[in-house]
Amino acid sequence: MSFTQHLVQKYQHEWQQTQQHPFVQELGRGTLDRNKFRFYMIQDYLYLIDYAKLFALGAIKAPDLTTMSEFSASLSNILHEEMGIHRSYAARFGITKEELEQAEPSPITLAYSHYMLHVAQNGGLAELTAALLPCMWSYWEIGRMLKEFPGAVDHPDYGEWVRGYSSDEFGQHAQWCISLMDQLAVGKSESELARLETIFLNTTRYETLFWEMSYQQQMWL
Ligand SMILES: Cc1ncc(CN)c(N)n1
Repeated sequence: MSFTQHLVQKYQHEWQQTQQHPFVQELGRGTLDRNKFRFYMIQDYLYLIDYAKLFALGAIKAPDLTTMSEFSASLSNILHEEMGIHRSYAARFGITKEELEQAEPSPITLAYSHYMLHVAQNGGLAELTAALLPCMWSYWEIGRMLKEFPGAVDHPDYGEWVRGYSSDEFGQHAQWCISLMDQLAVGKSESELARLETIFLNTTRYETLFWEMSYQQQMWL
């Protein structure tokens, strides 16, 4: 069994929680409150600014030009395609680019993005990849799951989101990330693998917390 298969099997409960969260399910059924989605879009845009930096750090830490190019391609995809979807939603929801970038991050957005950046800056490439893997992989899983919901891809509000995360292009970046994790795990000691597992578990849990934070529109108390 590959390392990544082992991860989703071992943390099946936490992995499923990302897909079964009411925010995700209601998005797929088209019943999600537009204010919750608006809140999510703004927070996710802020999150993506830091998340993109992880890929820049990945290019710096890459051991060869092929890996460096992949990180650079994923970085470009986030800045132009993924954040492009957010900008298009912002326009539809009457939010300007300046408002988007100057919005205040919620406690969970701060905690999640700072945790990822901490791991990426202080660890090696394997730790960095373990931190970003749940973000890429769980969104791809969710995109493919929601694509099967009746009418989800054509929904006037949420269809663009579902099409983006179930697209072949996004899938290729996610698959590359999965195979990179498997390659980097080869030859690692028990204790190194345990550390990667913990990072994967932490960011998987942060994914569910991010859905919950958006569902509840949680800011500071
Ligand atoms: C919180 C979160 N996690 C992951 C993704 C997918 N890149 C995202 N847009 N936002």
